[in-house]
Amino acid sequence: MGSMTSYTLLSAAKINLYLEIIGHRPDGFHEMAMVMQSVNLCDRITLTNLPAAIRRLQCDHPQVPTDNSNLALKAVDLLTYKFPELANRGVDITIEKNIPVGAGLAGGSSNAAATLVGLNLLWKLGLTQIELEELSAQLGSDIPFCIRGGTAIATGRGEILDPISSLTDLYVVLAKYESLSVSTPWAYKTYRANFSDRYADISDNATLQERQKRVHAGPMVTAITHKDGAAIGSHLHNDLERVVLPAHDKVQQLRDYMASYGGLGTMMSGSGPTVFTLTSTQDAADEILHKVRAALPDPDLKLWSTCFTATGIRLESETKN
Ligand SMILES: C[C@](O)(CO)[C@H](O)COP(=O)(O)OP(=O)(O)OC[C@H]1O[C@@H](n2ccc(N)nc2=O)[C@H](O)[C@@H]1O
Ligand SMILES: Nc1ncnc2c1ncn2[C@@H]1O[C@H](COP(=O)(O)OP(=O)(O)OP(=O)(O)O)[C@@H](O)[C@H]1O
Repeated sequence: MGSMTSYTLLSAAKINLYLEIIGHRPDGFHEMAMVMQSVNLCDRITLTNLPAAIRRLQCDHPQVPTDNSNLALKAVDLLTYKFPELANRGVDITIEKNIPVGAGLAGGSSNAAATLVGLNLLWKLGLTQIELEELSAQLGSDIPFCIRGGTAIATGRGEILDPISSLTDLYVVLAKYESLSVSTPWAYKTYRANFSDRYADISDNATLQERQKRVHAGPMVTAITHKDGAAIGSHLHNDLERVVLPAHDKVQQLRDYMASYGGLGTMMSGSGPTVFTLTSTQDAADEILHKVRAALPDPDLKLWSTCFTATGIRLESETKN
């Protein structure tokens, strides 16, 4: 048998510090103005070369599909479609899930990002990070950011990334009811049905200037540039809270509790239902976690205390057998 090579990568979750829905696009998606941030809650993905053209996946989380609908396998398919000469390559993928599923933390997207970065190494494709990011946008709007990591401004569907100084010295408490998930298409559809008066339809060729006129992210971007944690906390914004919070009283209640414990700011991430609180120290994050736990002793409520990170995908180890 030939030699087997494995790469193990860590794929980070993201939170949205700012999420504004600018308008509806002709392709059915929404035009966005977002600020994305990687947080140090990671899945572990191991990719191992297989001698035959077999692609298989296992995951320790029962809610994650292991068939071709898994975003990691979709990433393999996308690479093979793009480079037909890869059709005879095989790979075994193992996902150790730590990021909650359907949480608004881009868990599946970050797994797809890790798969693209890992296969580029395993199959020696020589693609640049920018090429990987561009390719990944075909698979999902959040994936280019998951590859880039750190702190970034995201526009278009979320796939156009502008760099901004990366934040690292901030801490975050994440809270999610395990049994509650929110579907991203549902969140956008419901927003469109109820709040489309808040935006005007935007054509594909609208200039950047036209788009920017509708954006209110300025104060958040300034706060990040100044690395001003208090200002970042006070300018958190997420339009999707308007649809998710009224639909889930428990999440609204969780948000209210978390906001009352003196962190820098509290908000729902992405399409939810994860709620996060920012703090300036690890101790403050741990303290808030314990207060939430004491106020809401429901075993279905899962809590994490973690920090901002400048890396989206990290190579943990390489093994040759
Ligand atoms: C909510 C966020 O996580 C915030 O970062 C993202 O906007 C969602 O990103 P994602 O999960 O990668 O989304 P995709 O897989 O590209 O799209 C899922 C669905 O969300 C809706 N969608 C997504 C992105 C966008 N800009 N407009 C949309 O309307 C569409 O209904 C789409 O069918
Ligand atoms: N590798 C994967 N990990 C988790 N979920 C996956 C994966 N591949 C496909 N899925 C499917 O995608 C759905 C959404 O999962 P995910 O955890 O990525 O949601 P999310 O955090 O809300 O994503 P986003 O923030 O990007 O909208 C899951 O319910 C699951 O059926």
